[in-house]
Amino acid sequence: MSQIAKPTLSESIRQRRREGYFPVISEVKVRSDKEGELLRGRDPVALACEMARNPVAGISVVTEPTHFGGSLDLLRAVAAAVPLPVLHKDFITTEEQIETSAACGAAAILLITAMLDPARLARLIEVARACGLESLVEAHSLAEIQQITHLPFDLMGINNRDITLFETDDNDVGNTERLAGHCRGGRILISESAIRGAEDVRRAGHCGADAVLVGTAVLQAADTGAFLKQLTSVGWLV
Ligand SMILES: O=C(O)c1ccccc1NCC(=O)[C@H](O)[C@H](O)COP(=O)(O)O
Repeated sequence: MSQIAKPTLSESIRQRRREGYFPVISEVKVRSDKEGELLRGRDPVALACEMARNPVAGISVVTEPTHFGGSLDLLRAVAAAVPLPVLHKDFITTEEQIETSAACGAAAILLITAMLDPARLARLIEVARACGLESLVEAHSLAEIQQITHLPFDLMGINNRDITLFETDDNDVGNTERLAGHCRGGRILISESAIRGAEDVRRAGHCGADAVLVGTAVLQAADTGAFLKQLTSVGWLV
């Protein structure tokens, strides 16, 4: 791939929005406890490139090995292969993990409020910034949103699933509908997980999400490009 600088994830989301697309972060995830194998024999890097040929805002790569079958090699390979910002999704709790994310070519990292107290979160946001990475901070409840709202992170995520259940729950975009109105501060808001199709994207946009992060449904789609076209072409006047 040529060495043209990639936009940040925030810039890319804003750019897709200006172009009239609903901003979608499309995820590469090898497996999940609930759905099992998700690649169906496909090469994950080739799949990421196929996703990136559509007007998505970024690619998310899950590197957690035990539940999701990921690896840092996968992150490195996808980041080198796609011209879009790459989000590193894992249980990130240390400075060293953030330095590794940057070395692997990520543009942004996920930080999970349920796993980190506010002082620790603040420290990791600062380290990410020093490494040139944006922070997507994820919350699942109003109490978690209230804990983090004063912190200087870049992107706010509402996880529609309870991560402590490792995706074995049967949630939907309803958590974004309940919580989006409580996310203030002019930050980009991302509705994450359990998004099955265009109707869920419409619901997320309707209640204030600026972008969605979609894994399983894209990975299970019979035609990746056609499915991403449906999601990214959801209108804003919903
Ligand atoms: O959800 C998390 O917080 C998480 C943290 C670290 C590794 C994986 C994690 N969850 C799995 C995901 O990231 C989901 O794959 C992603 O949100 C997409 O969800 P879905 O569209 O429901 O597959």
